[in-house]
Amino acid sequence: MTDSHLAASASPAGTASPRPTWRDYLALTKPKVISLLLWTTLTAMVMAAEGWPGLWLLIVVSLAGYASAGSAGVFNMIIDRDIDLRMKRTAGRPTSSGLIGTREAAIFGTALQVLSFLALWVWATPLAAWMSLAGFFTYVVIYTLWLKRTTWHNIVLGGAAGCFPPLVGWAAVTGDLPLVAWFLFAIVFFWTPVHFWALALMIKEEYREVGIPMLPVVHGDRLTAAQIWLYAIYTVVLSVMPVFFQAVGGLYFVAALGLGAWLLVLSWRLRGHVMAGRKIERPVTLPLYLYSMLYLALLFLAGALDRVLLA
Ligand code: HEM
Ligand SMILES: CC(C)=CCC/C(C)=C/CC/C(C)=C/COP(=O)(O)OP(=O)(O)O
Repeated sequence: MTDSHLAASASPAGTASPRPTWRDYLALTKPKVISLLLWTTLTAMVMAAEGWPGLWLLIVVSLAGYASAGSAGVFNMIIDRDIDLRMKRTAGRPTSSGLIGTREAAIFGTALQVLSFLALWVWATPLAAWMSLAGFFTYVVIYTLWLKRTTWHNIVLGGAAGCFPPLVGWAAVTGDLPLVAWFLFAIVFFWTPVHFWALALMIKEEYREVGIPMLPVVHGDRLTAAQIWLYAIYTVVLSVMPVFFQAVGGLYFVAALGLGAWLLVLSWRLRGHVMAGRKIERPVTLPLYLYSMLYLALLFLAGALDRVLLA
């Protein structure tokens, strides 16, 4: 579908097209998703610094991190504007409705990415700038352009994009990436399928209609629930590993076990529900989807608190 088609569907014939406001540009950056991405960045900074990383660095990394992930969201919405238009959840996006043209969105996204890269390079560290660019590349090229429309492995492999923000935060503080930073990467990597497939089970019909091969569309609810359970186990096991490398202490250990136990309970409950041959119902999937986000936020908070206390 061309831009003019998209624009035509946004405004009735004969009426002037509405002009986008700053809110529409903000919507292109997926602010709610970024809030959690940034949380993993900022808590990773505290972990790396084993304390307060400094106000200036926090401000730079927050703004640049937002701009980089926001830029990734902009390009995702440009590339996916055809399918987004056909799904209820995403139909109102400014690139799909034609409110913001592809050219304007691309200029906006490019400016955000360039500014973010330069800011991280100059005021944080070059490694942080490269990690941020790697996250952008993984999300836009590997996930959105390549895997999303071609394989159900899209989430596992493309999900690596969301693992870069903690690396950005860590590298911004120390300029290197020790093993513990890679544990944070791995935790988000194995967490992502739990987070996304719980949601995908609820909205799989939309994905089916637009031909996106998400796991529940391709292999059904049973395999999806089994995979969620498996990835929840991986996540919890990985989450406690940093303790054995003495990167974090007792406070984190207790939090990881407690938070992880509930992740396992909700995943097991969902698995049992589906294996019993019952239809997917929101009361079993929604709590897992919502809790997945609380889980990650609190786990990273526990890591930060622990390393400050340990120092
Ligand atoms: C390939 C990886 C991922 C995919 C495909 C994915 C997909 C999604 C989708 C489709 C939604 C629903 C958004 C909406 O309702 O418009 C969502 C929500 C959300 N995701 Fe993810 N996600 C991924 C990774 C992540 C990561 C790494 C984070 C943060 C660390 C994250 C944080 C969030 C948050 C905070 C929401 C709630 C947004 C809201 O309430 O509108 N996601 N995710
Ligand atoms: C460091 C850095 C720049 C990292 C980028 C990380 C990043 C932007 C992760 C985004 C994860 C996400 C929102 C996936 C949903 O895409 P989707 O296309 O499946 O969802 P949609 O249908 O809502 O568009």
